[in-house]
Amino acid sequence: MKDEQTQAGGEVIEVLAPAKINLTLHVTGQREDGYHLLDSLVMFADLGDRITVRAADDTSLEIIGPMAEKTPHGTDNLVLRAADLMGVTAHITLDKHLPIAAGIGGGSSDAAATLRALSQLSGRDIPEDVLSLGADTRVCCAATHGAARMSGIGDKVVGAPGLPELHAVLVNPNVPCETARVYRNLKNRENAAMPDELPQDCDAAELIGWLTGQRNDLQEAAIEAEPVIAQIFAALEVTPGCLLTRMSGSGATCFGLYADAETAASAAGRLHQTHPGWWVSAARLNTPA
Ligand SMILES: C[C@](O)(CO)[C@H](O)COP(=O)(O)OP(=O)(O)OC[C@H]1O[C@@H](n2ccc(N)nc2=O)[C@H](O)[C@@H]1O
Ligand SMILES: Nc1ncnc2c1ncn2[C@@H]1O[C@H](COP(=O)(O)OP(=O)(O)OP(=O)(O)O)[C@@H](O)[C@H]1O
Repeated sequence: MKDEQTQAGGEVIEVLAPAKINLTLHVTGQREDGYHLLDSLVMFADLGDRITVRAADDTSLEIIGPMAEKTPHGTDNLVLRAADLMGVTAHITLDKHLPIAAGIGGGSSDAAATLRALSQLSGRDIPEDVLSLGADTRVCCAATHGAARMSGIGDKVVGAPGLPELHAVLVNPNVPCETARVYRNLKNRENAAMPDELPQDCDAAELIGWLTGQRNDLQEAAIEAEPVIAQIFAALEVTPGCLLTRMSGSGATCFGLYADAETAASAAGRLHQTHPGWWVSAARLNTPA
């Protein structure tokens, strides 16, 4: 979503920093520096954080929203690091809705959205190398495509056109799951990549059928780190109409896929009731930001 408005204080640009969902995450090797080689099909959701920027002489960051308290406010916030990388000063507001350290790219998506917003504000191009902001930043810069295939350590990204919209329920236990720890826990680092050709021009049922044969290779290691993830799978699997369950990224967020928005909404409602302490959200996937 891109909203541009002009207010008394100058141009205001607001962009969505959508949740990043790894529909697949195959770990295919490890580099000498310890980083893992990946092959992942990523889709972006119609929900996330919101970044608003307005030109200013110095950069400042205001964080609001339901997850504001849990978000780092210092110079380590990826929004400020992204502004620094762009070399553009602005007053930035981060409206934080996504859970932190959740496997759905919160910080990386905020960083990518900040780059997009500041690029619109200043007319400057987004730098080619954004990996210093985290391995997921590059794929999050492709959120405007709706879907992308990511490989290398996250540095190789190509759009994945011709895929349908999917209806999902995202569930996070409100327990942070540290990415480095999950990668460290991995037992097998040499797994098969996805097929060279992704499905093309298929419907949701065909795509979900294909996804069933793919994997998230971090799942087992994440469950070892945070056993509550196994409870999320169990809760999702018994929701009526659930066609597939999987973890996103390094967890702990897991998702279920459903045939339509109504079935997903009713599954989300049921999970809200049975697990009031969890973050639960119905979402459409493959929605260009
Ligand atoms: C799990 C994923 O979210 C899948 O999209 C990403 O691979 C992680 O992306 P990210 O959170 O942006 O990762 P970074 O912040 O760059 O790295 C966090 C830690 O994850 C590990 N890491 C990350 C990416 C990668 N390809 N191999 C790794 O081993 C490294 O130990 C690193 O210290
Ligand atoms: N804007 C931000 N939002 C959330 N976390 C941030 C932000 N800036 C920095 N961080 C730091 O980044 C760490 C990872 O949080 P994030 O929400 O990006 O994880 P994640 O969803 O697991 O990411 P990924 O899916 O890319 O691995 C947190 O521990 C937090 O301290």
